[in-house]
Amino acid sequence: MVTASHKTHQVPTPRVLIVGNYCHDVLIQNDTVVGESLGGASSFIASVLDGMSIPCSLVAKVGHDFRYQVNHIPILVPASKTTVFHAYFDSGVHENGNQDRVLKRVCLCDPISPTDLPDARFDFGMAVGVGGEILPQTLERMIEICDVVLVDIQALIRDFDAVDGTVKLVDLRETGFRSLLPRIGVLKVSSEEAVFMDVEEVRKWCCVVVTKGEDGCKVCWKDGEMEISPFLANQEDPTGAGDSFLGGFVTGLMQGLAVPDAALLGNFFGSLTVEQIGLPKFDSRLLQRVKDEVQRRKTQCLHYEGNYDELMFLKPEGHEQFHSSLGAAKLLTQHSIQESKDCSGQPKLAVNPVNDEAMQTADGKP
Ligand SMILES: Nc1ncnc2c1ncn2[C@@H]1O[C@H](COP(=O)(O)OP(=O)(O)OP(=O)(O)O)[C@@H](O)[C@H]1O
Ligand SMILES: O[C@H]1[C@H](O)[C@@H](O)[C@H](O)[C@@H](O)[C@H]1O
Repeated sequence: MVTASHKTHQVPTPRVLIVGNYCHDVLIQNDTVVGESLGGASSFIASVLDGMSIPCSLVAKVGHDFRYQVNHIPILVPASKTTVFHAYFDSGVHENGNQDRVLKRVCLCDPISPTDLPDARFDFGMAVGVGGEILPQTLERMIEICDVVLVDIQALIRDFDAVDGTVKLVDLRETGFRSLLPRIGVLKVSSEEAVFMDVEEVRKWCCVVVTKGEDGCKVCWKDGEMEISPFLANQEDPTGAGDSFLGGFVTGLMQGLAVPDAALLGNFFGSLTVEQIGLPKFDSRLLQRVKDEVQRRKTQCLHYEGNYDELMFLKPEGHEQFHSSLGAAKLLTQHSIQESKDCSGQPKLAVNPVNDEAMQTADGKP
């Protein structure tokens, strides 16, 4: 029986919908496995949103062999295996000098169909597939149930070699998603992916955010464009930087920040992610500092007041100060972590190897 007292303990209604399969990531260097981690853009994004206390719903599929414990329970497909990516970091071995890694999809879980999505409304939807699991009709359904949809182009333009699963990119114009672009809010592309689309054409329909690794990002919309400064980082593994960028970006939008400030938060979480191998663990003191800075920024300039249909593009006054405050929060936390680690003799960076103790099937059973 539901009593009145339950109301005070209700979990806040999720306002962000994340759609994309979880996967197992295997990082390989010189034929040696250097790390294994939970992967999939949805896992990186959820980690940022959970850390920043933004309620979200997540739709991901996994197979019977899924081996991580996660906050957001995926849909278990017993007859399937979990999607697996092998990431090769042998620079120079492959003929794609402009890529930071060669990715192979070596196992594939089921696609996500419109009927897998919740029957509810959301402020923001995030179409963030990694293995081709988001279908045009799934994106269309997301557009119907979310006020603003953010899309990672990697969900739309990836093709996989029939023999060894090597990820190849196809031109956005050749996909079944092109006609949906005027109905989405934001398309996130990396500089490598940007050559597989016509940025000048697409920016007339939706906001295009081009992420540029250590150089930060560029936000393009129909009437203008703007460079957003990066944060310094000691890169260990680039995996998931773009995903965490999206997590920080949507956190900023959810908090009512203007697009340039939200993109700064995206750069911030991207920079934290490259400093760790695999799925990052965010320090709780740092997260609290970031929340405080976002609150401060919010009180300086609140733009949306609950209406997310209109994104605000102009760079608000105090943007550079917001950048410095976030950078200072990162430095301060790094110093205090370093001091405590110097005493305990712990290694510098947290690696995310396969966590045997945490291994569970998707329904939580060991
Ligand atoms: N070496 C770095 N130093 C500082 N910030 C970085 C670095 N690499 C990435 N970032 C931040 O993360 C964001 C996303 O990175 P990137 O442009 O590499 O995206 P991506 O290629 O989609 O990433 P991935 O596919 O590896 O998830 C950048 O816009 C930047 O803000
Ligand atoms: O976990 C990673 C991550 O989500 C990357 O953004 C994606 O490019 C890879 O395919 C995936 O294995």
